[in-house]
Amino acid sequence: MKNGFFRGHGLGNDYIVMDPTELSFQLTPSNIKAICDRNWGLGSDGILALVPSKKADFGLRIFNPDGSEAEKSGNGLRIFARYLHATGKTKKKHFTVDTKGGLVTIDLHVDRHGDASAVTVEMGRATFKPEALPCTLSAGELIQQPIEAADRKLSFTGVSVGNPHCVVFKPAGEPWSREDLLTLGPALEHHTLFPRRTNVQLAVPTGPKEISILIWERGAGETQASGSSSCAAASAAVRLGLVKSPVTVKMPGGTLNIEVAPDFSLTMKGPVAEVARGALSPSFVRGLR
Ligand SMILES: N[C@@H](CCC[C@H](N)C(=O)O)C(=O)O
Repeated sequence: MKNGFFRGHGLGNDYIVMDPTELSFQLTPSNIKAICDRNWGLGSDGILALVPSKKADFGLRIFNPDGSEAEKSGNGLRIFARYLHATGKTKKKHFTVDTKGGLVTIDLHVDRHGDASAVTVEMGRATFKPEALPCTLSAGELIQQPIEAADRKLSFTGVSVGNPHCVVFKPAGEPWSREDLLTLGPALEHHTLFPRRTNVQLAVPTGPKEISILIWERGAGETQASGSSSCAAASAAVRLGLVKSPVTVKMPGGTLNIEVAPDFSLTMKGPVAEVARGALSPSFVRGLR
């Protein structure tokens, strides 16, 4: 369909999927911003673009609503997998996807309606090395390093799961507030220690195998859920000895299950929903550049 889109969400983290070969315009940063605008466009936490790949069954580019490009997205991958299945682009239930943050493998769980309503993704390995995020701090690994943000002295654990994450833990029983997220999120995202910015998780252990997180996404701001954030926070919690795998990650939008292997390979399992399919109107497209 010309200028067609598929819209889905993973626990309230919503994405628009597009096939650039069907578009009459380029996915430039300004066009991405216009489409993702919640008042003036379709509104979305980002755009997923199907691209060719020589290494995998499918290639995926991930764009944030501010027009920047992300290396990986956990919810984005589940939504992309559902799109591929729902639109008949694949008949397989097991396939690979090439992202800028590495190759991942997907397993679809098809329900009695024939929908891929849950997806398991082998997300790759977490690393705590500063160069992977990148982070300019000189340390072997970014484990509980000091940082100052919004006039507060904090400790963070830096994790890359293909994309960068800054996880800040409070002790069990001391929950973070939304106000904390709205002040610390942007301050940490744009902190000088992170030259390519970072995603932020305010985390607290809530059980021997459970954590709760609030999420501030690079290029998107506050979101209801994030797959790569869940992977990063679960990895950090296991590395710090706060919880054991498999880790249940609770977020405002719902819960993801993350398995953290001894070598920090990550498996994410969670639900995904389709919301709509349609096409951008010709008059909206004429307003794009
Ligand atoms: N919502 C995503 C993460 C999307 C990318 C992120 N904003 C970045 O810039 O790295 C997820 O579910 O992982």
